[in-house]
Parts: sequence; structure tokens; C-alpha cells
Amino acid sequence: MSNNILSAEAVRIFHPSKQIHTSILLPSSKSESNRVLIINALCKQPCQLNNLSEARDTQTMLRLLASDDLMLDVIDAGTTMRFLTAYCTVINRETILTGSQRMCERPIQVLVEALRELGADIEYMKNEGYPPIHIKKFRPVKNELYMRGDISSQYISALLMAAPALPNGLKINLVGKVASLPYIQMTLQLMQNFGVQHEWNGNSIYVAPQQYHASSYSVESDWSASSYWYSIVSLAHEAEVKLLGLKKDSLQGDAEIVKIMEHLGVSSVFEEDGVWLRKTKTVKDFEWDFTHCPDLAQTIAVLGAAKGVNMKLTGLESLKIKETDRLIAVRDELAKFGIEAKDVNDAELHISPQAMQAPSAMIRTYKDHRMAMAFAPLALLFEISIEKPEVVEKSYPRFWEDLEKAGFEVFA
Ligand SMILES: O=C(O)C1=C[C@@H](OP(=O)(O)O)[C@@H](O)[C@H](O)C1
Ligand SMILES: C=C(OP(=O)(O)O)C(=O)O
Repeated sequence: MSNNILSAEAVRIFHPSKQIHTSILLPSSKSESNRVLIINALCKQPCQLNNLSEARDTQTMLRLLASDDLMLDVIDAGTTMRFLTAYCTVINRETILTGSQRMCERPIQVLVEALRELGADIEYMKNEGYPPIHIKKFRPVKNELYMRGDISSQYISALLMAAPALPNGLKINLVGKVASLPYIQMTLQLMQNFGVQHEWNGNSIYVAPQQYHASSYSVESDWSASSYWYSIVSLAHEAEVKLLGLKKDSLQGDAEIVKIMEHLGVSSVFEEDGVWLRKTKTVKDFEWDFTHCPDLAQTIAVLGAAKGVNMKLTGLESLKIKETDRLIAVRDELAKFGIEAKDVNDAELHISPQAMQAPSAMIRTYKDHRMAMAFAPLALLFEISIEKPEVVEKSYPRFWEDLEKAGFEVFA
């Protein structure tokens, strides 16, 4: 890859043959990596952590955990912001947590309110409910909370990982709809891997005061990143791609992509060291609820539009508060291909079969890695230009290089 791709204003991409036969070593999961880093920081002995992600979100977590500065800047990493908020509180580390302009527009009130209820002194430094926040003192006063689970599961994961360090542990009673549930399950399973047990009854999760025990963990490849390869295989004329480092029994909820793509043209065959993606048939009508796998929604919206599938995607409420308002961003960029997406204001996307046209303009990415990666597979249909290629660094820094390995021409 020419070195200047990540620093370029835009990239131009196309695929001359539209035939793809390759194997790809995906980046490791940033969700797993950021959890084991927090657990390791709470553990008395250092753990053996293998295969940590090269994603910027994880590199930022590593850097900030090692820092003695008062002010920690998470850039645009949601998990890093939320996990450090609970972590710095329970270890009684005075900290100012801040981030990018967008991070300061992403809500954190549910987590801050919960920590205040437990006895934390945390102040909003600019806008009520949003970073930057100043974490001051922590004097634990209680061990039970009622928390809504519909805005972000990251608040719950953050508290759960910190819970064993509290003098009386913590009982979280989840109120109302819980979104992104597999991420909470991942948190609890990783805690268990490091010797911390929990009890989950109905809507209540209880973690007693306990010590994490040093253990080893090898982070799996990232299932969210796999989705772009599923889309590529579905759109190619001919394709057989092996994604290395993915397991059939994954902790990651985004392994749901296997089931989704059974409908959208890709079969998955697992082997010891990864999974083979091969082309199959695509359905005409597709409806899916993304409540528990929100990071897959953009990939599927763009792919379904390209394949002329009649689509109804639901459970998209949380997309509005991620790296950008992803519903509006997907609608506006699909419009450049002559595709009309409806009902974005109801947290759903309805896209009827329409002929996709060559794009009328450059694809904007809105500082969102998933916008760049969800639209890139369309280079199998048209030459496309995507602005700000560096956005992929948040989760998949080698994305453009891997596209080149698969025969895409990528020009700065
Ligand atoms: O806990 C995690 O690692 C994540 C949880 C999800 O966020 P929400 O819980 O806010 O939906 C997901 O979108 C994000 O990319 C990573
Ligand atoms: C939403 C995402 O990450 P985060 O919330 O951790 O910034 C993502 O990676 O798509």
C-alpha cells in the first residue's frame, strides 16, 4: 500500500476483476481487548494478554491506563471513556476524562448518576450529562442500583468490571429494555475467566466483592470487522475468502453476521483457524432486529441496497448516539447512489428494491470508521471515492491494506 493512504484527504477504490480469493487476518476485537485491559489493571498480578487489538481505541486504553496525567483524552473511543469512568472512580484516582468533539456529545449521564449514587463525586465540566467529566473522590455508600439498559450497554459493562473492587460488591437491577445484551454477557464471561463470579437472576446481576486472579487470555479476531468481508464476498462475481482467527463459539455478539448472511448471499464454514466465506443465494425480502448487534447495521443497509433486497432494519435506536448519527449518515450517503432509505426517524431503515447508480459524489464518513468500511465494498460495483480514509484506524487500521491484498485498487 502506498504509505500515504491513511493521511490522504480521500481514497479512490475499484476492483478490476471482481474475483476474490484470499485469506485475511482480521484485527483483534477492541471490545474484548478493552475489557481485559481494565480487568488486568484491577488485578493484583499482571495477566498474560495475547493478541491485543491494534485498533486506536485499544491503543488509547493502553496509553491512558499507563498515564499519571490528571487529564485523560479518550479521543473517540466509547468503551475507553465509559470503562475508565468506572475504573478511575473505584480506584479513587482523581481524573478529568475528555475526548473528541463527538465524544463530548455522546451521553454519559446514566453511568455518572449510577456512580454518584454509589458515592462518587463527579462533576460535568461543560454540559450536564456529557463529557468532559471531573472524577474527584469516592466514598462508597451503597451496593445496589436500578439502571436503564436501553441507551448503552457500555455503562453496565463498566460498572460490572469495577464491581468486585467495591467493599460490598454491587447489585445492578436493569430497568426496561436492555440493548446490546451480548456485550454485557461478554463482560461477565471475561470476568469469570479472571476468577470473578456473578449471579444473574431475572433483571438483576450481583457481583460480590472479590479479587480478580491473574490468568491468560488470547483475544479473538473482530467479528464486527468481519462484516465488511461478508459484504465483499456477497457483492463479488466470484469469491472465496478465509477470515483467520474467528471462532464458531465466540464471546462477540456480532458473530450474528453468520446468520444474517445466510439470507444475504454468504455461507460460513468453520475450520480450526478461521472461517471460509463462500457465495450463496440472496433472499428478496429481509427483516432483522439489530438491537443486540448495532455495529452490523450500516454494513447490512448498504449491502442490501446494492443487492436490491426489500429491507426492513429495526432496533436502530442507539445508532443516533454513536460516532455520528449513523441513520442520517447512511441515508444521506445512499442517496448519492440514487437509493432512498425511509423511516430513519423511527430508528428503523426501510429500503425498497431500487437500481443502484454510480455515485454522484464522494462518500462522506462523518468521522465514523464504519461509514468508510460499510461503503467500501461498493467498489466492486463502481469506482468510488471515500473521504478521510484515516477513520478506519479506530477499529481496523489495516483495512485499506487488506483490500489491496484482495485485489482492490486503492489510490490516495
Ligand atoms: O461494549 C462494547 O464493547 C461495545 C458495545 C456497543 O455499544 P452500546 O452498548 O453503546 O450499543 C457497541 O456498539 C460498541 O461498538 C462496543
Ligand atoms: C460504536 C462503536 O464504538 P464505541 O461506542 O466504543 O466508540 C463502534 O465501534 O462502532
